[in-house]
This record gives sequence, C-alpha cells and structure tokens, in this order.
Amino acid sequence: MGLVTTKEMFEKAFVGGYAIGAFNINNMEIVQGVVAAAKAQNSAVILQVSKSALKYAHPKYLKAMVDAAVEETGLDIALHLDHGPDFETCKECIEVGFTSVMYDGSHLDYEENVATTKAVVEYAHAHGVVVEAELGKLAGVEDDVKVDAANATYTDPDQAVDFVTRTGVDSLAIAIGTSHGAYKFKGEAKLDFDRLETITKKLEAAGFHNFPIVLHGASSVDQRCVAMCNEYGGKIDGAKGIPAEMLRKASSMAVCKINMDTDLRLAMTAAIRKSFGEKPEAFDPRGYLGDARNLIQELVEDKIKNVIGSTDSMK
Ligand SMILES: O=C(CO)COP(=O)(O)O
Ligand SMILES: O=C[C@H](O)COP(=O)(O)O
Ligand SMILES: [Zn+2]
Ligand SMILES: [Zn+2]
Repeated sequence: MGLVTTKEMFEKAFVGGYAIGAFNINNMEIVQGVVAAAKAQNSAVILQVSKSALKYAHPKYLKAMVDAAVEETGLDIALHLDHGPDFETCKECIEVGFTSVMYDGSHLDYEENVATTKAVVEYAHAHGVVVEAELGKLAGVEDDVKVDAANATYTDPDQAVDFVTRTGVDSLAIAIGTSHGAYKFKGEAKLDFDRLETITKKLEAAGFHNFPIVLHGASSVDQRCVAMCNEYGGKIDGAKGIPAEMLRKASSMAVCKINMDTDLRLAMTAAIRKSFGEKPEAFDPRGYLGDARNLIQELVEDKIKNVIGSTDSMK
C-alpha cells in the first residue's frame, strides 16, 4: 500500500461518468478534512500542492502527512504537483515521492510548452510518475501571475491533439471558461461544453481512447461560506464560482479531474471567523482549527456525493 498515480482513477472515472476531486493542501487540517470526507464517501482522491504550498509547508512535511493519510484510510490517494512552473520543480517533487506532476507551460510560446512538457514526461515516466499539462489560458489569477482576462484564450481542439501526440502527456488541462479564484464571472456563468466535446472527439479519433481532461478553477464559491465570512467581519463582495450543475455535466463528460482550492479557503476562513466571532474568550487553536477542519470535511463530502459523483469509487 502507498500512494497511487491517477492512471487507474481516471480510467474508472471516464467510464463511470464521474470525476475525481483534486484538492489543494497547505496544512494538516486541510489534509485531514479532505481525507475524512473521502473516507466517509469511500472515494479516491487527489491531494495537490502548488509551488507556494511547497514553500509554505515544505515538500517533506506534506509528503509525510499524505503518507499518514494513506496508511490510516487505505484509500487510493495521489499526491500531485499543481502548476509546476519548471522542470526542476517537477523533478524535485518526483524525488520526494509525488505520484503525479503538472507542468504548466500554458503561458509560454506553444513550441516551448511542447518541449518542456515532453522533457518532464520523459523524466516522470522513467520514475513511474504521471504528468498533467495545460493548453489554453485561464482568465484570472494563477499562482501570482495575472493573466489579463482579455488575453485569455480557450484551448484549440486541433492544437490539443497535436500537443498530446507530441508530448505523451497523461492528462490535459483545458481552458473552456473557468478561472482561478473567487471572482469567476461578472455576469452569467458560461462554459464552452461544445469545445470540450470537440476536443474529446478529436483525441478519440487520433487514437487517444478515453483521454482524461482536467478542469482547473472549478470551485463553486459556496455562497454559505461567503455569507458566513461576511457575517463575521469579512469583506468578500461579488464572489462567484462555477455552478454545481456545470461541474456535474463536465464530470459526466471527459473531465476526470476537477481542481478546487478557493472553496477550501473560503470554508476554512468562514469557520475560523465564526469561531472567533462567537467565542471571543477562547484561544485554543484546536478549537477554531477543528471547526475549520469539520467544515472542510462537510464541503468536500458534498462535492464528492452531489457534484463530481466519485462516491464508492474505491469499490
Ligand atoms: O485550479 C485550481 C488549482 O489548480 C483551483 O481553482 P479554484 O480557484 O477555482 O479553487
Ligand atoms: O491554481 C492555484 C491554486 O489555487 C494554488 O494557489 P497558491 O499558489 O496560492 O497556493
Ligand atoms: Zn495554468
Ligand atoms: Zn489551477
């Protein structure tokens, strides 16, 4: 028993018409909240770590916590590098024992993205690790880099086929209208499902059977959490995410991995603000961090059961 890659998870998810949740982890309470939810739902899960999370919590600490989660739960858990900025960071995570890495060259020139993704794939595959890459630009804020909304471009289906063919990548993150952070839409929420369908069909025709697609920026921006933050002194105005029905639809299609971070941040902040607001005399961190852990578990269970549909994927 140990960490697994996403290979089998995605094969089952594609055929089963559901998606696996990929949740960003930054500390112990987040790991425990997410994993308790996965355990309660008997679901496989991906725990992912950004470059800034590596810096905040240290790769070895994160790896040790995730190992403990596997040992305690017996679940299929993949440890994934989210938005790996360069070959070196991918290599470092593979050395620490991550089972999946993302190389994100989506902001680069196409040929440069192809070349570095291919190099990461060669290195990762030689070490039994799978690779996710990204094509197309998501609007919004991404790991400190602001991508101008006007400059955002959706993934080109023919280019997606060329990219997968030339890089040998295991899954592909595409841009169809999602974006990172808590402010995804000014007006009505809209995703380009036709484009997703076209990409899938073209990949299938090119010989990539049931090729797994990844959706970044897929938090729903839970309005109960936003309201709870604001009720207890927060100031979060106009936050809007991807409606649950859209995520359900994407999960039933070729999307096998759905990334969520913002929803966890909002839940954690909401629970802590409420705890501080209601118990001003308390100062035991296990009180408010315990509340945060519980709310994260509740939120993730709801996602698994009612949105992405991965309940009982461990069977
Ligand atoms: O895509 C993400 C991490 O890679 C997270 O997206 P959200 O900001 O919508 O949670
Ligand atoms: O896609 C970005 C993730 O939400 C990670 O964000 P972060 O770099 O602040 O950890
Ligand atoms: Zn990206
Ligand atoms: Zn992302």
